[in-house]
Amino acid sequence: MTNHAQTSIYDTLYIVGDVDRVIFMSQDTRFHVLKVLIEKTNTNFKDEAIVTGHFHDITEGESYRFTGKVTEHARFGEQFAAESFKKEVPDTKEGLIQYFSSEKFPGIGLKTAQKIVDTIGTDAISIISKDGKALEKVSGLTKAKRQMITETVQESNASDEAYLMMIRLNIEPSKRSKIIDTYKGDTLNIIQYHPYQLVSDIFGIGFKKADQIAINSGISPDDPERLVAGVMYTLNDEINSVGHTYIEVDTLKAKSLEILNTDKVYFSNEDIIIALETLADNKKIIISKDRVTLPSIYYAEHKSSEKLSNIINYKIDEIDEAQAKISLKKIEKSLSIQYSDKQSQAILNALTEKVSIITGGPGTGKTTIVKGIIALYKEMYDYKDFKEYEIGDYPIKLAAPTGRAAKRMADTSGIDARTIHRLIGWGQDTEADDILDNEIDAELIILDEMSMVDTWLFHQFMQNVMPHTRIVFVGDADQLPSVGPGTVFKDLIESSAIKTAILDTVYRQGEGSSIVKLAYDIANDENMNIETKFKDRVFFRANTNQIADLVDTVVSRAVDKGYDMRDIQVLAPIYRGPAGINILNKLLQGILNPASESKNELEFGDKIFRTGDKVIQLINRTEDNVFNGDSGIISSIHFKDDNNDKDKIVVEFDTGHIAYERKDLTELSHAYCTSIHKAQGSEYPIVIMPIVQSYYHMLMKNIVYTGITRAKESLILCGDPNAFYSAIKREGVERNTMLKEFLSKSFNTFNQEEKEEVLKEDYLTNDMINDEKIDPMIGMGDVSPYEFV
Ligand SMILES: Nc1ncnc2c1ncn2[C@@H]1O[C@H](COP(=O)(O)OP(=O)(O)OP(=O)(O)O)[C@@H](O)[C@H]1O
Repeated sequence: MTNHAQTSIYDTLYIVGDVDRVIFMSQDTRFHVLKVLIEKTNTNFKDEAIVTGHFHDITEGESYRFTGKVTEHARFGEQFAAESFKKEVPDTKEGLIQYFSSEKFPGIGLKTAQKIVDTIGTDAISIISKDGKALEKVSGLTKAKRQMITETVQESNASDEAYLMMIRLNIEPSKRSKIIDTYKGDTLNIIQYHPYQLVSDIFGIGFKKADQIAINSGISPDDPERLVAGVMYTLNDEINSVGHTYIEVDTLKAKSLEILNTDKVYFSNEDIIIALETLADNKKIIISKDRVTLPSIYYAEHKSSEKLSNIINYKIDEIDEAQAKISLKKIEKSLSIQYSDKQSQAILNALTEKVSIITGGPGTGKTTIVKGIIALYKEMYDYKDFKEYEIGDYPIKLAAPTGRAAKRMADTSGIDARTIHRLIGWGQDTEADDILDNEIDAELIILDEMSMVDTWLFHQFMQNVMPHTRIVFVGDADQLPSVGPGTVFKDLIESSAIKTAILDTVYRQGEGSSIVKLAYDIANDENMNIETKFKDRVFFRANTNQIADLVDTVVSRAVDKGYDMRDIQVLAPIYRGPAGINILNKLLQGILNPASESKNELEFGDKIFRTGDKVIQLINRTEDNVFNGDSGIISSIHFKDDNNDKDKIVVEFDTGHIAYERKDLTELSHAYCTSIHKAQGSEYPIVIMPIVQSYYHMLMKNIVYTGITRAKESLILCGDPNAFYSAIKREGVERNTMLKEFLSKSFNTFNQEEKEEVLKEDYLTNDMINDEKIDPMIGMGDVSPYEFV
């Protein structure tokens, strides 16, 4: 170790200088190795030094002040290990003028920069960062420019400090930019004093992580903010991870205490009651009898049921049913089909009822019925051909919760179909308020894949339906419930308030599909031997450790036969372990999109994204019309250079191209193998689905049912037949919901007084829904959903 003659050990060592070159940078941890040309230092380094450390934003050619210590590297010799760094702000008149006229301050030229420095002086940066009004003295600066300069200076100061604090508090590098983007100038304050706020604001930070940050920040475990955050986290978790729309007070108490109490702190039931009262007083939760929920959910369930009941009761001209039956006969002839009685009834319901439901498993004729409904409307109301209408003018609107399902609907019906989000007008630059004013101009709306619609989406949809419009909800009630909270489709059926056609005859069987038969047998709890071989399905025995090899063999063979990555989908229910989604994705990437010189690669965490990769969006990105579960292909990867200020991945989805910066990459994952939840609403020619005992927590009937019904041509099951048999006997957790109750009340007993009682909370508004809504990942068993990204 060098003897630093000029400095005592009590002095802080520093180096001020220009970064000549970034020798190394880890994108993930932002660990840098820099060559710095020294201007000033109290170390023994002379003209230059190698400086190492974690820095969030270093630009070659710019000047920084690094503080830290001198270390000896076994191979590279003496280096300066920086513990903190700060951009060296210019303090000469010329330097400052150059700084203010740089592109950091768009619209500020040399003249204005000079005026700023002349007026405020060479301490301009420190003065502006402390005094938000300092620029008012500078003549000729518009309010907007004053604001822009002040914000830029203050943010840049604050984010340097905040970034350092996040390193000290052990906050993962991938979360740091998101946190700074969210809190801007307030970041330091939040992470140091209110870390529990991160739990509700930052995707990927859970209560445990906030606890760690709080411990590092010296916040006591009995801090009231921790208690309240723990209760709120538990409630949110039950709603977003389990899918309940309310939780019983006693259950919430017990579950909150499980995460709050440690060997260092003890909270009692009474403490939880106090927290609940505080939260209710602050209008963060609603307590109704022995139930607790979020105001947004309560409001969404109540309002949607009320609107639905209004629509059902709104009188429109009745259809001539006898005439409709005659027309339907004509349609059968022209389509060369004979609808069964149930199918015909389902079609007629779409005309005779304001709202009706069609539910049935695969191959029961839902698509065929939708075609019949469209044809009958055309016939009865003399609609012209779809092609003769302007876009969006056709009186029948079709929609589904995912882009894929909507595309399938459009392909099979021959008329336009969209995602429900698009139907209700949610797109780029849409504000929440606009959506709720955006009525859907339609005589009939048909929504498919209804089992995927959650409480929030259902509310938003219902608010936009016009009173005269008829609605047909179509789906398969045996599939997994929605990813978001609620069991909307099941509740609508079970409320008995809506005429429902339950289809139970499979027609596709005639074409020799044993996959559909299997789905049916599972839904109806029939006995079966899953190892019986069929032309279109097979079960290979394998233990957990053999799954990867088996998948490798099957996929390689499919590729040899000419199938490509879009045709083959591996589905698994869990992310970790030797037969988990993560490992299978790595393996499949190697087979289906191997590395090559012509493909760019970008490393992010433990993933390598490569040009040509099949990827999946993990949360809703409504503004770009890309939703949780949509998959696409990486069309290009761009690196930070003269033309790009940031690394970027561009993904081609069915709906268009979307660019992801590094900070957005937590939203993206590989999609060679996806969870069964995420595959809902999509179908694939070949589905490969391992089922092994190590999936124990996720071995459930509706998961297996949903997985196998994604296969259109071939289904390859592999694993342990006993794991399969136990899965199809196990029902998923029943979700607590209020919709059914509200619905039956709306229809039968609700009087005005009761309605007012239910909605006595006058702060319940539509805006709240958008404020509170967070993107959920449901049913992931023992693993926290946040750990997947
Ligand atoms: N009444 C019927 N008579 C003869 N064939 C029928 C009848 N109804 C449906 N089919 C045929 O059965 C097959 C499955 O029907 P369809 O695609 O409409 O079912 P689905 O419920 O939409 O299935 P999935 O949900 O799997 O797409 C189709 O080939 C269709 O032509």
